[in-house]
Amino acid sequence: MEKQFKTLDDFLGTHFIYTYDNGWEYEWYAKNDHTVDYRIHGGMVAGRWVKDQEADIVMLTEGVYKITWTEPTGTDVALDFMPNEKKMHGTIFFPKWVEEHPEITVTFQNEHIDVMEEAREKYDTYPKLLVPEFATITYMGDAGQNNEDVIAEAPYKGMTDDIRTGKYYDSNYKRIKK
Ligand SMILES: C=Cc1ccc(O)cc1
Repeated sequence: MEKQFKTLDDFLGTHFIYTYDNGWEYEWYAKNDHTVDYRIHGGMVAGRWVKDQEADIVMLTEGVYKITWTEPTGTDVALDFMPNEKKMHGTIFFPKWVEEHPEITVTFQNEHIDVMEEAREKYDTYPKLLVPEFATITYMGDAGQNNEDVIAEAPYKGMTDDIRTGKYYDSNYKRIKK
């Protein structure tokens, strides 16, 4: 995808894969102007995936986008995308309990919101673990807004390579089911 990003509309509906400088690989989709989906392929909570997370999404200046949200786990996230430079910066504010029990969050969160809410009450929040990192964008796809096929199953080993090599979505950005 070699388009130049200028407006907020250029950004909405875009699907990204990126690797943070600490080696963590994430996949993230700007589903619409207030919703994001994501899958985590590498790092402390690899295997976690989430659909329909409400988020604030704005364009700061031409081609630069800021997304912020707070999760049912108590984790807060701030992402800054500079897609024209194939770069982004993410800051994740993990509650202490996620650092100590990451495995509780490694699931399809949508089916376990009650588990996240119970854990955030039961375990410690502070001190929080701050993870601020730049990342290199390794894939951008024009999935269109509200495409439920973009993030539709758990991450598996080799998935991001399948996506990057064009084996995962068809020409209408629908999942090629295995
Ligand atoms: C905790 C979620 C999360 C999603 C995307 C990203 O780049 C960082 C954190």
